[in-house]
Amino acid sequence: MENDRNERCPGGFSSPPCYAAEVAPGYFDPLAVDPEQARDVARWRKAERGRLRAERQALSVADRGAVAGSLTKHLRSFLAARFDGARGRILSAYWPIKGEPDLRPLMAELHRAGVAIALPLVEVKRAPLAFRRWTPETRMVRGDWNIPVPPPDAPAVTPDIAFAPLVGWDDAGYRLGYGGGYFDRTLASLAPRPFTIGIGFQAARLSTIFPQPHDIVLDAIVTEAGVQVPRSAS
Ligand SMILES: Nc1nc2c(c(=O)[nH]1)N(C=O)[C@@H](CNc1ccc(C(=O)N[C@@H](CCC(=O)O)C(=O)O)cc1)CN2
Ligand SMILES: Nc1ncnc2c1ncn2[C@@H]1O[C@H](COP(=O)(O)OP(=O)(O)OP(=O)(O)O)[C@@H](O)[C@H]1O
Repeated sequence: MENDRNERCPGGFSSPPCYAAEVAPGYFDPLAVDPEQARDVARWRKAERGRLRAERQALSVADRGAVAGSLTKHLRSFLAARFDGARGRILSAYWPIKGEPDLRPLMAELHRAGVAIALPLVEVKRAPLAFRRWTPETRMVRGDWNIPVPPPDAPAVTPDIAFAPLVGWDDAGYRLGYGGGYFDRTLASLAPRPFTIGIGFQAARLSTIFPQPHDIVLDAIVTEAGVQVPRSAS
């Protein structure tokens, strides 16, 4: 059992998050969360995602541009202070969709400074994300959910540092994404885990996302207001 689990989840876990999606819907684990409560949280998250995405979409292009500009400054100095600029490291960024802050100029700048930039891809549904190298010359193709991704011949890599775009976030360092569970699955499958930086709007702060057993705390969260390091990570 333990070997089997470690094969599926190379990092090894005190709890088995990689099994979460394989558990039969009718199964009840008395040590896990109350299924009724889990359903309530899922319903609440769905509503909050809708609200936060609509709010973000309603921002003007100028406001969104100003947020991206501030984020870029905070990220540049955070990477300089914490990772000596990240030169020679693999940093996974994201290709902006649905009103996410556009950090593509920063991606190009970091690339020129010798940081290896990668992008995440859904290559297998409900599985961990894959990552492939990106340069300003990369000809993007359409991936899952129509997200532009590097082509299949771009080298697959494992990031040292990962930007995780946020739909919502809380002070404990938890992330709300689009509801696919992709980042949690990915972080659960990587050992060591990349240093993961949540990136989003200050206004997307929630008092809590009601963390569930599969939710993984980010190492830092950066918004236009600055860098916040979760209490437990500082
Ligand atoms: N720009 C960007 N790229 C990214 C991410 C991101 O958040 N932003 N991702 C970060 O992870 C990954 C893609 N995430 C995805 C998350 C959800 C679904 C999806 O199909 N959502 C369903 C609802 C799922 C459910 O509720 O079960 C849908 O909306 O129909 C697809 C991709 C990789 N690339
Ligand atoms: N480590 C994991 N193993 C299996 N399933 C998982 C894991 N992590 C999350 N999931 C599944 O993904 C579903 C969605 O999770 P969650 O609400 O946290 O998504 P999200 O973080 O907002 O999405 P995304 O990262 O794709 O933007 C959960 O109901 C859970 O069943």
